[in-house]
Amino acid sequence: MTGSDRICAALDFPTWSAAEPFARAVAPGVGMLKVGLELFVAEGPPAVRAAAALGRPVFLDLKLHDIPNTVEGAARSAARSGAALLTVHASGGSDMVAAAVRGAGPEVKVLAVTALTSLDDADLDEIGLAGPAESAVVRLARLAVRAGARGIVCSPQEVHAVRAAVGPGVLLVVPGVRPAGAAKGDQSRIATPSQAVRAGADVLVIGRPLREGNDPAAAARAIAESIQE
Ligand SMILES: O=C(O)c1cc(=O)[nH]c(=O)n1[C@@H]1O[C@H](COP(=O)(O)O)[C@@H](O)[C@H]1O
Repeated sequence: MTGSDRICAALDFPTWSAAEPFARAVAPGVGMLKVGLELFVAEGPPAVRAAAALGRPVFLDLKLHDIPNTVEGAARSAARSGAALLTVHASGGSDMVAAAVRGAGPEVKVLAVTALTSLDDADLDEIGLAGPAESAVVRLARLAVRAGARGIVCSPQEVHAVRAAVGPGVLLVVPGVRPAGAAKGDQSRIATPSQAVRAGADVLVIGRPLREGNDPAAAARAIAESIQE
């Protein structure tokens, strides 16, 4: 895998017309494009199709979390959009993750989000996921993989432990990635791209560090070079 193959660029924009120039600029230098809640709520499946037309697999990040029957239906609808990957929250439980896998069908990889990278140990404690983060994340990752998830979303700080727990065949997708010196924003559990890859990340989800400069393609190139093996 080249460095650029490992980068997933987050299209966190309010409309497709706002996202398109960025998506076109970064697509040749990344392995995947992510349509998340902001864009999907505004534009729906056409945004997934427009992103896929740029020639990269699309990760539809809906972080589904509801009763199993509802999630199964939502995953079935999401699969019709042409997305290659779809997120659900592992904390929805085994039956919910299994329902998402059924709904998504064989063409769409269900990824389970463990504990959001914006949460620190105190936040996790407050929502009842008593820390340290790593133990909650590993527990949720195991549950999700047992229920059929083909990938796990976790922070770079837990990726090593998650890899040890779930083995080599599971795709580890890692947001909360900040090149040295980049603003942390609302992220808590962060590391640099090269630290994340060395710890075992397969894919790095990167948004603001690519979007905030005036040359997203150059930003993607610099990150790709920093993780080239
Ligand atoms: O599922 C995700 O992609 C995700 C999970 C998570 O725990 N944390 C997280 O930041 N993300 C997403 O990853 C992207 C990170 O964006 P930046 O913080 O701007 O690099 C956003 O699109 C988030 O929605």
